[in-house]
Amino acid sequence: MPAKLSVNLNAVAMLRNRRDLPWPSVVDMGRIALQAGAHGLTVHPRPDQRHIRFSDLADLRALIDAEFPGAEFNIEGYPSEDFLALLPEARPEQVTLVPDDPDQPTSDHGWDFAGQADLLRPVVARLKADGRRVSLFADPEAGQIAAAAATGTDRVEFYTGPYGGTHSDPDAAGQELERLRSAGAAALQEGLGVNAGHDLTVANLPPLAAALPQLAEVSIGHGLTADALEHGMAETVRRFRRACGETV
Ligand SMILES: CC(=O)[C@@H](O)[C@H](O)COP(=O)(O)O
Ligand SMILES: NCC(=O)COP(=O)(O)O
Repeated sequence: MPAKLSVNLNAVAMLRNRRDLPWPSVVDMGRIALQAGAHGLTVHPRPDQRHIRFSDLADLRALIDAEFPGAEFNIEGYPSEDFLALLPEARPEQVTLVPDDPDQPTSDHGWDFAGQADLLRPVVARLKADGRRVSLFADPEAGQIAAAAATGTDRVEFYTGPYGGTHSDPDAAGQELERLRSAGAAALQEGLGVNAGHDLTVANLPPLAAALPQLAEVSIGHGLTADALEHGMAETVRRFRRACGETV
């Protein structure tokens, strides 16, 4: 089963926020992505709202409910009370928790599952009680997976930034894929679902899918938005779906 594609709209929002103007529209780009067959939409409303604004959440929820009832909304963030307070109205199908500091330039590491278990366990239980599927951002380290499972999470999302950074170094790419393969096997043993994201592209997706045959979902924004500037959003979504293994 090919991995499902969730289009991250952070970069679209970053472009919109350059001016006090309503375009490019996050909702319109999300609509085009879903019309082109994306499985869902992902956003990361950071505390400083540098790209996704808190007001975008209700607009995107309304889009999915009104026009794409089978699509999924995935909201990423650090589990602060301010972040958690956004979720009841946004009603995401999935919440992806990341260990980001507020002023971090981007997400660049996974959780310390053993060291942060006391923080993660109750918030995972709270989100699942609210009907959310929970995914925890994880470095692809097989040794961390048992501790990740002990939090009660449904899935882990493997941070693929280091893999994405090997775009010009085949040997390093092979090493990163081996890390991912080993971590994926550990996740399978623990009964954890596997997502992946960060710096994924049409070029690096097929080897990743081969290394992680159980890959359930990829969330992609930066590389997909860059390609959309060249190919348009609809054609770009189709290209990424094909790279995930879908027949499009
Ligand atoms: C968790 C992750 O790797 C990305 O989904 C994250 O949303 C990237 O954040 P920026 O778009 O702010 O770099
Ligand atoms: N979780 C990864 C994501 O949503 C988008 O990451 P990127 O493709 O913008 O690097």
